[in-house]
Amino acid sequence: MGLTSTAINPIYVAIDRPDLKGALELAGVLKGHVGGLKLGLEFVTANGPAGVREMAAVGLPVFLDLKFHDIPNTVHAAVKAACELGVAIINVHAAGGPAMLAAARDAAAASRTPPKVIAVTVLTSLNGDDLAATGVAASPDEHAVRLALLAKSNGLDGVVCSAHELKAIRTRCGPDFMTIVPGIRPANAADSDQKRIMTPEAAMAAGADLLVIGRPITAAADPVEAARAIGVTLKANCS
Ligand SMILES: O=C(O)c1cc(=O)[nH]c(=O)n1[C@@H]1O[C@H](COP(=O)(O)O)[C@@H](O)[C@H]1O
Repeated sequence: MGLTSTAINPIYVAIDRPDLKGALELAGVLKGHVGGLKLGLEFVTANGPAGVREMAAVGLPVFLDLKFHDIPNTVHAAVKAACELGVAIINVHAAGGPAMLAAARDAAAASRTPPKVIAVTVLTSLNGDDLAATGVAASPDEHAVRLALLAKSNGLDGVVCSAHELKAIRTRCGPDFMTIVPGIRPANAADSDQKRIMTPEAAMAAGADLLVIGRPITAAADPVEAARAIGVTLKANCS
């Protein structure tokens, strides 16, 4: 993948915290140990677009994870605004449907420096019972593949999925369709609210392009050492 070809490793660390000063410090010390930064709802709600720009200035590629899911007109406008922030990747929910996905694609394509537009399939915090509770009878695997095909057919660059669906998505969507994988847990790390998890090395072996890792790094006593250790394990297992 072009985004990772010069990156130190495929780890995008999720900076899920509301304080800009602490986020900048964390990003600064992790630079050199991770390939990118992921900023999501917690950070952006607290710090806004100015905060995103400050984080982008750290010099690592930024994945802006706002998971847009709304009517096509609204998502088109939101993606257009997001594309002004100097980020490498943005995401929307595949469940928003074909017209919304096409609107996101078109808004990004019209921007000066189009980011990758990625569709979230089935959140890694959900299992089959949770999906059923929302009225989806399909298994997480089946549903994630269906949503990945929908994203691909509407011109998106790839998906966010759990590591468990990677092989099926690769088979159906091809080698150039980008896969970004959260729900990453090194052996012995707490699952917390994640239900479809895998170790970093197993997820890479299953075909992930990028790994999103938050608490196993950011909540560690020594985040730099945690990131370094994961990076070393990946290098040993995946090169
Ligand atoms: O789009 C995402 O980044 C995302 C999708 C998903 O299905 N699951 C998921 O955990 N994420 C994000 O990935 C990060 C995972 O963080 P940790 O569980 O702390 O490693 C969080 O910032 C989530 O918002």
